[in-house]
Amino acid sequence: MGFVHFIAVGVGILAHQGVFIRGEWHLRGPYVVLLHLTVLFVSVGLTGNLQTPLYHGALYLFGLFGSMVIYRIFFHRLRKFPGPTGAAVSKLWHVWKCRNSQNHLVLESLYKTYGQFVRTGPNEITIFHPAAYEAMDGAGNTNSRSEWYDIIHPRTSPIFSRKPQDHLERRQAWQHALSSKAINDYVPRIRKQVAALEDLIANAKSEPVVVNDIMQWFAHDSMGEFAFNENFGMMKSGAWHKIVAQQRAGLSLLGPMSTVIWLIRLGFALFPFAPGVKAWNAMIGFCDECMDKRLKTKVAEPDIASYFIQDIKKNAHKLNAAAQKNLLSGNAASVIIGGSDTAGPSLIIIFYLLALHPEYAEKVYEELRDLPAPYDIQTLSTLDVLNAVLNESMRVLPAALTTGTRITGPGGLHLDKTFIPPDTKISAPRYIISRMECAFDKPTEYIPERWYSRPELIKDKRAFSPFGVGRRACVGKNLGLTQIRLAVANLISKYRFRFAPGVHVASIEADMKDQMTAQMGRYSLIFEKR
Ligand code: HEM
Repeated sequence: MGFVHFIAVGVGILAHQGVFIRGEWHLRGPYVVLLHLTVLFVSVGLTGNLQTPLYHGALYLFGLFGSMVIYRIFFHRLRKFPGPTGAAVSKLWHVWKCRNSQNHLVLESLYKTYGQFVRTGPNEITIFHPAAYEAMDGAGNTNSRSEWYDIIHPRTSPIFSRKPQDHLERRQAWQHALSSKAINDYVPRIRKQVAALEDLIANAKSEPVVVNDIMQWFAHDSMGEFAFNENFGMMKSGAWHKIVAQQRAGLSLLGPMSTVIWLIRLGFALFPFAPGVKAWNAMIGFCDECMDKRLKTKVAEPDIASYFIQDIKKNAHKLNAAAQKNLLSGNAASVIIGGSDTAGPSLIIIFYLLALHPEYAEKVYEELRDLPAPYDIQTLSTLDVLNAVLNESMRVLPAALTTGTRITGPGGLHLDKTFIPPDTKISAPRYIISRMECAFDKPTEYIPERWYSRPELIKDKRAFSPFGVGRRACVGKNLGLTQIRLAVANLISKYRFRFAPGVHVASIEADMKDQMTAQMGRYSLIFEKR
């Protein structure tokens, strides 16, 4: 090996130790690739041959990646945390493991093998502990959201804000839009959508209906209605709106790739025509379109978008035109995805678990029988069994299975006797934590009574956090719960339901995909009038 070859390897090592080891690179990936390609092309141009620059390039990469691997395995400050060596070397290990979009199972198996604190990436610890949510987001924490939340950058919203001050400011409009008073204003529209869901089921005349479809139609039609005053009309037509179907296709990209944001951002920039990326872009374009259309419409009753528009007007002096557009667009994406693709999956899960345990549907029915219709939303929120069914369903199968990553603050994070250093990516997967033996008795069993008559079955309530905690908790929780309670109560009061013949019940949960939210295997129910 000659001197030039040593130089090439050395430059690679220097590039890692001097440059790439510092700071965040997920938004600069395309530039890094372009820079390297430019250097290669210029070298080919200058030397007049391809082979030598390619050879030197390979030696440079050997130095770069060799340095990364050695550093991450032997010298990294997280090296003492247990976990697979592949995960310590690169997050690509995780992408490979999630190729079937079942990150919840990958993480469950890591917990069983390595324990409560697992190194799941070069600079990442996954925490399996009932107190994880409080440690991450509870009072006094100094953590921030991880680079994952740059997924729609430069668009933004509270959920996609990483700096605490930005988050605080952007959350205000949402708090007004989703306050108790505002929810009361949306209730007639929620009832209208629940009625459309009932019509859809009545029209099926005891033939099987695909629950995965109808509940997603309900959630998206509803969000269209009270976020943008627009009816997507899926329940009426009994078919997917083309773009909403694409939204699902776009989100499915997150199944294998969600754990590695730089790879997704690179894909967005370099492969815009790849099918998943095209669907993603169509989904974001659709959210923009909904907002653009809404900006040109006058509405009689305020919808969620009204609050976003007011907020932009109020802050027009602080935000330039591009920043205003990015905020409106980010808010639109957050309300469509965050509002619909959580309530829909939660309903799909609840009806699956009730069909498995019909005795609880009957108990809810008993509880509702003497209540006057239409159901009052305050009364529904106080019913023991109905709310216990919701809680237990969200505990056993939370809609947000594994999402939610943070970066530890300047003081790091202390939990039990473990210290996680500052500037480390951390996560706490709900699917595993809400089924931990140390937090719940008979953790994998569906026992709604633990939420009202048998509290002794709950050992550590901190492990239950379907909506998150603290100042970053779900701002749409009350709206989501109101929708879900009304839909569940109205359907149970009118119908008995069971799995349709031919449904392979075991595969509904086994096939569940973790694509930002839980996507259960497809199943059909037969609804029969009481
Ligand atoms: C059953 C339904 C729902 C579930 C299970 C759910 C779950 C969650 C979770 C776990 C978070 C924390 C995410 C994180 O930090 O990464 C969150 C945040 C958020 N959710 Fe929900 N959500 C639901 C319904 C809704 C609805 C209906 C809306 C709006 C209409 C909404 C809007 C938001 C927003 C804006 C945030 C970010 C809050 C912030 O950072 O200040 N969610 N949700």
